[in-house]
Amino acid sequence: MATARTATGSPAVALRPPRACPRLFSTCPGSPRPAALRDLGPQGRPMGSPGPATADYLPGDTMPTAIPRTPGRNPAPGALPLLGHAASMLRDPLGFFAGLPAHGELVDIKMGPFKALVVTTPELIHQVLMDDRTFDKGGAVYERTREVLGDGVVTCPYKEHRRLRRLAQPAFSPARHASYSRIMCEQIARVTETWSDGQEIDILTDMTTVAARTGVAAFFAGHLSSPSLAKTPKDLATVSRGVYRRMIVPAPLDKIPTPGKRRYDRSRARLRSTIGGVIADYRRTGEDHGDLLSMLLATTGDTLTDTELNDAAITFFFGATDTIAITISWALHRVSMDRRIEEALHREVDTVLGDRTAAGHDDLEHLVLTQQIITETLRLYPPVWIFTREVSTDTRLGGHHIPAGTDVVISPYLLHHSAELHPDPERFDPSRWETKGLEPIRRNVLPEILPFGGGARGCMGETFAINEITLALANISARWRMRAVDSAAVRPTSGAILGPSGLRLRAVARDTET
Ligand code: HEM
Repeated sequence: MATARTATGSPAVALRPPRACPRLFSTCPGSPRPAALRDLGPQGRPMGSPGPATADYLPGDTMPTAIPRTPGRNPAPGALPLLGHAASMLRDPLGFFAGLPAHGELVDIKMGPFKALVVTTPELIHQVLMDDRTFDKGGAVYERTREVLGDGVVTCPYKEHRRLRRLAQPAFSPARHASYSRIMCEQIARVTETWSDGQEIDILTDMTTVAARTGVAAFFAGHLSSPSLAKTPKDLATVSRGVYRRMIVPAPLDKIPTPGKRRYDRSRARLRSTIGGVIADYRRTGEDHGDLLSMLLATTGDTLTDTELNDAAITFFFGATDTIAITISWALHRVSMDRRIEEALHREVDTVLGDRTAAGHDDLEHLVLTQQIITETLRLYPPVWIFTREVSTDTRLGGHHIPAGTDVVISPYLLHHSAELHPDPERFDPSRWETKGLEPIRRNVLPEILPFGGGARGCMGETFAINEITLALANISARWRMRAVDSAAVRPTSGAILGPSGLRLRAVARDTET
C-alpha cells in the first residue's frame, strides 16, 4: 500500500512554473521534517547489493487502491483544431501532464497530427511495463533515438532485447560496484578540489564532468592515459545532451547544419571512432585491463559484435551522464534551500566519516538520510519524466480495446506529483521515505515512484546511479555548504529530460565556519 506521510512544518518552497520546451510540440508527442540522525533506522539497503531479480512486486506488496480517479478513457480537454493540445503542452508541459489523471485512467492527447494515449493510474502503468512484448519500444521517439544510440539495449525492440540485456548484465553485477565507487570518488574529488571558498559554481556543468569522466574511466580504465581519450569526456557530454535534443526534434529539422549540430556531429563521429579504436586495441592485445570493456570482451559463447560493443559503450555513457549530473544538481539545490535538512545531512555525513574527509563504497549503507534526500529529489524531478511505448498487437487496457500501432505515454512526473500518492506533492520532504529508504525505487515498479521505469525494460544502471549520486552528495556536503546564487531563477526545463535551468550555487567551505 502506498502510505506516503503527510508532511508537517513550515510551508513548502513553491516552484516557479516550468519553462515550456518548444521542441516538445514537434514530436511527442517545507519546511520538511528532516529525520534527525538518531531517528534513522537501518532501512537503507547496502547499495552494492542487488535489487530484486525481477521487476515484479515483492511478496506482501499491494497495489494502491484508494485513489479517487476519473474512470474510463477520455480525451484531454482543451484541444484546438489542428494543433490539438500543443498550446497547453507548450505553455506548461509538466502541469499539463500532472493534470491528466483528473480526466481518466487513459487520456487521449493530440499534438498536431501526432496522437497518443497517456496512462494515468499505477495499475495500468504496471500492466504496460510488465508486458514488454505488447507494449514494445517503437514509434517516432525511438526511431530518432536509435539513429543516435544505435540498436543498443535502450532502443532495441522486444525481439532483440533479452539477448542484449543478458550480454550487458555483467557490467551491472553487484561485484563491480565497489570498483565503480572508487572511480566515482576520485572523479568527484578531482572536480571539487578546484573549487575555492565563495566561488560561484555552474553545478550542472561540473557534475556533468564528474559523471562523464566516471563513465569513461569505468569503461576504459586500461586506456585512460591514451591521448586518443583526451577529448572523450567532453565529446560524451556534447553527445549525451544532443541525444536528448534529437529525441524530440523531427528528422528534417535536424538536418539543418547549425553550429550546435556540427559540434554534435563532430563529437559523435570522434566518440564512435575512439571507441572503435580502443575495442580494436583490446582485441589485438587480448589483455585484461580489469575494466568494463575487458569484461565484455572476455564473454564467451554468444558475444557482442564490434558494432554492438560500440553501441553498448555509447548507451552506457549516455545513461551515465546527464541523468546523474541533473539529479546531483537538483539535490544540492534543494538541500541548500532548507537549513534543517542541510544541518541533518551534514550531521549524518560527519558522523559516518568521523576523521576521514570523504565517503567510500562501504559508507553507502550508512548514508540513510542522504539516500532519502535522493529518493525525494528523484520524486520531484524525475530526469526521465516521460517515456513511450508502441502497441505491437491489438490488446486491452483497463477494459478498453487498444489497437496495434497506438503510441502509449507513461509519465513518472505525473505519478510523482499525484496528491493521492504523495500528500502535499510539491513539498520537498525527504522524511516521506523515513521508513522506506530506497525500497520504493528498488521495487522498481511499485507505482508510487518510478524514476527508473520498471519491468523488463527498467533501468540497468539504477544502483550505479544511486551510488554515484549518494557519494557526490555526501562528499560535497562533507566539505562544502552550497548557497543559491539566485534561487528564484531556477526552473525545471522539460525537454526530453527534466533538468534545472538557471541553477548556480556558491560553494562555502565548511571549515571556515565559526
Ligand atoms: C538518475 C539516473 C538515471 C535515471 C533517472 C534513469 C532512468 C531510466 C528509465 C526511466 C529507464 C526506462 C526507460 C523506458 O522504459 O523507456 C531507463 C532505462 C535504462 N537505463 Fe537508466 N537511468 C539512470 C541512470 C542510468 C545509468 C547510470 C545507466 C548505465 C550506466 C543507465 C542505463 C540504462 C539502460 C541500459 C536502460 C535500458 C534498459 C532496458 O531497456 O533493458 N541508466 N533508465
